Amino acid sequence: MKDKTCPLAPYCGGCDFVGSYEEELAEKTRVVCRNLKGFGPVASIIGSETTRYRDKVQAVVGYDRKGDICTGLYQKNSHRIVPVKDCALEFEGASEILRSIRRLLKTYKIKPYDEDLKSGNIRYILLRRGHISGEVLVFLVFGRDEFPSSKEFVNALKQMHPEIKTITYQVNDRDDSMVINQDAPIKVLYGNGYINDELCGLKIRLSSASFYQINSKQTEVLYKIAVKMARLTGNERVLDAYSGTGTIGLVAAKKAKEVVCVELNGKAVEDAKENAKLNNIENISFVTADASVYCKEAAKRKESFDIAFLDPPRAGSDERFLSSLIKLGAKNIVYISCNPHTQNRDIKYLLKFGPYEVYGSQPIDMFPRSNHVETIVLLQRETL
Ligand SMILES: C[S@@+](CC[C@H](N)C(=O)[O-])C[C@H]1O[C@@H](n2cnc3c(N)ncnc32)[C@H](O)[C@@H]1O
Repeated sequence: MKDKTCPLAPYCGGCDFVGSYEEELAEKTRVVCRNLKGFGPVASIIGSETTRYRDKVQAVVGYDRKGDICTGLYQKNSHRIVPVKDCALEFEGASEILRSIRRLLKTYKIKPYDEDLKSGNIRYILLRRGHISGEVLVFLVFGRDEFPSSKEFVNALKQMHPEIKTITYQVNDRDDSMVINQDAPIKVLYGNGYINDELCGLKIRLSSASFYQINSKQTEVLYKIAVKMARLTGNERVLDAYSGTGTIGLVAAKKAKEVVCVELNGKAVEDAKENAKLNNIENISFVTADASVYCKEAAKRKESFDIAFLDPPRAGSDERFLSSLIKLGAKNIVYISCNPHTQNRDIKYLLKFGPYEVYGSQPIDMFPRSNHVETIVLLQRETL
């Protein structure tokens, strides 16, 4: 599909769809149906707002053709930067913050990092906006630990944008394409290192490196449907696997007896614990572990869960996790994924080796203009 509105569409790697949103939803529905309809009914896709929906922005820093500092996105399958002045998907105000940062980089002679020569300073800028609070977190990723005039830079930026409540900094000198180095320390240059927001009536704390959904409005829709599908009555022991900052578990905890969240990223777990405290939720616990290892051990201990939510990354889950999940005996499994291909693979495993059947699937568009689509699938334990 060719763009009718965005002049950068022929070059920019940011959007996979740029034509009519109806066609985009129809294509996403086809992808979901191809992968999941064989298991059970697929409900109509729930569409999203298509502009200014991204509460998270990730910009590469480089030079434009004139040799001026620019921020933007990589061209598809390349490391060539497409300078972007204002992306219509990004939250209102994001482009102004990026423009101020570009100016300050120039003023304080902070240079874009050159991956080949390993020279220069800054590689990426990440922004997160609390959808309800309006608070903004700025996360600066440098290629080398050299930040000229950092104090002056930070003071100037926070004065220009009072909505910025915290500024953090990390050195990522790795050669791979990961924007954040999960193993490298994050230094707080201003504020607490996190921002506050609200989601599904909960107070939420967000820090630099934890996973957080990018489309907050649709996340509320997603979580409400997922928790409804689980059919909680207040008596259940619930597993929230791949739990990030614990948001699904926290929403579910209000309707369950007990929730156990399992997440690999320790920083996300710290946020999750804080989120539970902020909301006075006490029937929830958090484990920092590989979900597969945790579930295998829990099955060995003969533990059981009544309900399981799983929301793995795009690569999906693995057989170690799925085989243990079957042993944990959940009555309902709510499988959330942004990749219908790996979701198909994992569900096939659960149906082949476990006593489950698929009740149905609900696609939700969380990422307009990208070819990603989120789907919630409810699996129920077969009754004899
Ligand atoms: C798609 S996110 C979902 C997070 C959360 N459920 C939410 O809605 O915000 C996937 C999460 O899985 C975590 N993760 C990745 N591999 C993992 C593993 N092997 N075990 C546990 N968590 C893992 C990531 O750190 C990330 O927080």
